[in-house]
Amino acid sequence: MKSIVILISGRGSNMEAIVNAGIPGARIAAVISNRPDAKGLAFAAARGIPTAVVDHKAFPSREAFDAALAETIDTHGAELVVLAGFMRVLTDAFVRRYEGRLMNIHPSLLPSFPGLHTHQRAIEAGVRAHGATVHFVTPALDCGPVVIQAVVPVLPGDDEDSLSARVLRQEHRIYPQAVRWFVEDRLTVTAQGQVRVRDEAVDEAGWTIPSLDRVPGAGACDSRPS
Ligand SMILES: Nc1nc2c(c(=O)[nH]1)N[C@@H](CN(C=O)c1ccc(C(=O)N[C@@H](CCC(=O)O)C(=O)O)cc1)CN2
Ligand SMILES: NCC(=O)N[C@@H]1O[C@H](COP(=O)([O-])[O-])[C@@H](O)[C@H]1O
Repeated sequence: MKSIVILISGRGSNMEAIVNAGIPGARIAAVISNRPDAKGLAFAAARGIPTAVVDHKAFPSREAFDAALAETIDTHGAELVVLAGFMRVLTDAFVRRYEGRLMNIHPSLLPSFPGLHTHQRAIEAGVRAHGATVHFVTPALDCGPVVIQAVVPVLPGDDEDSLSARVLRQEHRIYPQAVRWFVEDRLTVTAQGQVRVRDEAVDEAGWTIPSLDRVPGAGACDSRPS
């Protein structure tokens, strides 16, 4: 059994997807938010999952916030820390504390569109393919080793809402899979920063995900050093 702590900032739909996936070998030890009004806290509490708020506005610095966040995480003995719509840039010290067992989901095909407002930027850039990326977190924002991606088309007439909804549906499919691979000790990262999945069921049509239907094959994502 691996203990997982999930960090949220808002609705926490990716946290819900991970909880609802009922991943064998995974125990959701806590859900922690940096915002007291995060809707995901109620979902977790209703399922008996311990929750906590570490409000970033209550701390004089990013470093102080991250230290308090780490202290709270460690009370739950996290073996994996999952960022699920968590909207704070983390300090190097925090990332180094959990590196290799700290994951994030980003709403673009990294390394395209790091940062915020990814869907509007994708539309304005005129790309035809967009999607989501699960990656290990590194101090450098949104460029850690990629675990899995999903690709969606950008359709004529798409706006930020329609495109974000299409991407979010894929997020809810790939994040539980990434967590499942971690829990099953099937992930390794090469010296070049590329993720290898032991016994991965993938072919030209994409991933065969046991608990999910097919995820469209994603283009290779340039692996960038962490
Ligand atoms: N050191 C790292 N920290 C974080 C990473 C990472 O890869 N390395 N991933 C992000 C998640 N993220 C995009 O996926 C992201 C989250 C937040 C921001 C950001 O600019 N946040 C602002 C505040 C925004 C707000 O409160 O609404 C900030 O922190 O000042 C950019 C990217 C998680 N952290
Ligand atoms: N940079 C981080 C980021 O933008 N995360 C994004 O926030 C949305 C809400 O997530 P949620 O429904 O799980 O809270 C999701 O699309 C997630 O990819």
